[in-house]
Amino acid sequence: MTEKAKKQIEEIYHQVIARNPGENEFHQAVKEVLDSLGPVLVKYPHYAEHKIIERICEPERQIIFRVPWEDDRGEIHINRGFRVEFNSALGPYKGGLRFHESVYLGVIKFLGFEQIFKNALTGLPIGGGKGGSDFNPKGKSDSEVMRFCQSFMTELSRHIGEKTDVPAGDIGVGSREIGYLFGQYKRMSNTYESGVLTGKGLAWGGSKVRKEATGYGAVYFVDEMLKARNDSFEGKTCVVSGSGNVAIYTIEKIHQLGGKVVALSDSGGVIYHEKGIDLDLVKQLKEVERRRIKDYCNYHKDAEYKPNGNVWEVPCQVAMPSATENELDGKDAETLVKNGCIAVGEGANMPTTPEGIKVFQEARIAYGPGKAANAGGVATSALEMQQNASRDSWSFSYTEERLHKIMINIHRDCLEAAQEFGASNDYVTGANIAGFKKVADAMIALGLI
Ligand SMILES: NC(=O)C1=CN([C@@H]2O[C@H](COP(=O)(O)OP(=O)(O)OC[C@H]3O[C@@H](n4cnc5c(N)ncnc54)[C@H](OP(=O)(O)O)[C@@H]3O)[C@@H](O)[C@H]2O)C=CC1
Ligand SMILES: O=C(O)CCC(=O)C(=O)O
Repeated sequence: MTEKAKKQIEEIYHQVIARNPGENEFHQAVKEVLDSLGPVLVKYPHYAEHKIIERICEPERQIIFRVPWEDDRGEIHINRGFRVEFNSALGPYKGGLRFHESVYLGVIKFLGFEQIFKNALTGLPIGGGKGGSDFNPKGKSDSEVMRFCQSFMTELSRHIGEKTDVPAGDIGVGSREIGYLFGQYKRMSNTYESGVLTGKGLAWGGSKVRKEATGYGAVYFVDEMLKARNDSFEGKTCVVSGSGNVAIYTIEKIHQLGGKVVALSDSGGVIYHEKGIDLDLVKQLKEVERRRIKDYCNYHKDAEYKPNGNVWEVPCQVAMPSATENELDGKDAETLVKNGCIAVGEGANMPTTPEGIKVFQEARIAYGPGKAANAGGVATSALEMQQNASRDSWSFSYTEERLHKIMINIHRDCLEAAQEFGASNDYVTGANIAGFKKVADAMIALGLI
């Protein structure tokens, strides 16, 4: 990289920090992308002339709103709602909604920023956005969750539409929440606009495979990384963090491909089950009964529960972080590498800290960053939009085949972009550059908007 490009990138990063104070997760996500882009500015100086990076780092629109709702005892609560419409150069804003107590603007902006490049990598016509609230659905009754969702959508409905902005799920937002949100949108708009939300139930406009897509896609991505090294999942011992939507379907696909998952977690602790995780039980506990993962041991006496345990201390060959951001730090990465881990695929968004990424890169293990590895979820959302637009419903096998091909293509595009810029087998550089170039070229073509 030239000194000039280095200076340009540093200046942009300092501006981002100054303009977005206190938004640490957003700064982290921006830095990771900018660190890859120096050589791109050298080879393609017109991106700097058009101030593409500066424009990409500034959301097109940020919406923050009050969400008042009443609990079952009649007490009133006030939460904060967010929707950051980051970039629509490639299509309508697309990205999930997160309901979790840790949500604030910096979290939504990091997620929305990642979504721009991830969505570009899918090759489908979707822009990037993200939203959510500091509402915590855990422990709330269905009626409370419904009232919250109705209040949230009452405001959000002014800003979304199948051609404008299409939200979906993320942490704390699954098919129950999408149902309540869709119901309120339908009621307010007096239209059955199926394409306004994705992750819908199969009986009312949802797509087969969307529920499974993020986890399945992440495993397909790791499978491609392993194949590139003449290896496979067959016989591999694996560890998956979390026990939500992404974790469950990551485990399912690993088991289908011949691997064995021996540990998973939730925010309370870690389950270790040497003979392999019983996924039917996890689905029953988490998807149906909404219970804590420690209850797994009530049914399997040979499994072990470690309260506040660290899932990355369990020896494995493949690790798939599938819970939340910054859940795997430098020390965890060192532990994984020391214990023989050869591949890491991120189902979660930005789960590995910059120090952790450095450890994986220096050890030259196969490391698939979230914006590439977990893109199968949003890609299948785009397939759901296609089905809604054509009033169609595809079979499970056809939809899964489409997902699989998309993940193979993303893997190839990352490798090719990395190769073009002299960073062979570096999926971080490859994903950042391949995603960036697609968006940047579209932004230039659309003029200064
Ligand atoms: N759903 C999707 O399609 C996609 C999701 N992602 C990303 O995947 C990750 C998981 O999402 P998803 O499975 O949908 O969410 P879920 O709400 O279904 O599950 C989240 C899981 O992660 C755990 N978790 C969440 N926050 C924390 C925390 N702060 N500390 C420890 N554990 C935590 C939860 O445990 P507990 O229940 O105890 O809180 C739960 O087991 C997120 O990073 C999300 O952004 C990425 C692409 C698409
Ligand atoms: O399916 C979607 O639109 C959202 C998926 C998502 O939130 C993500 O990729 O992080």
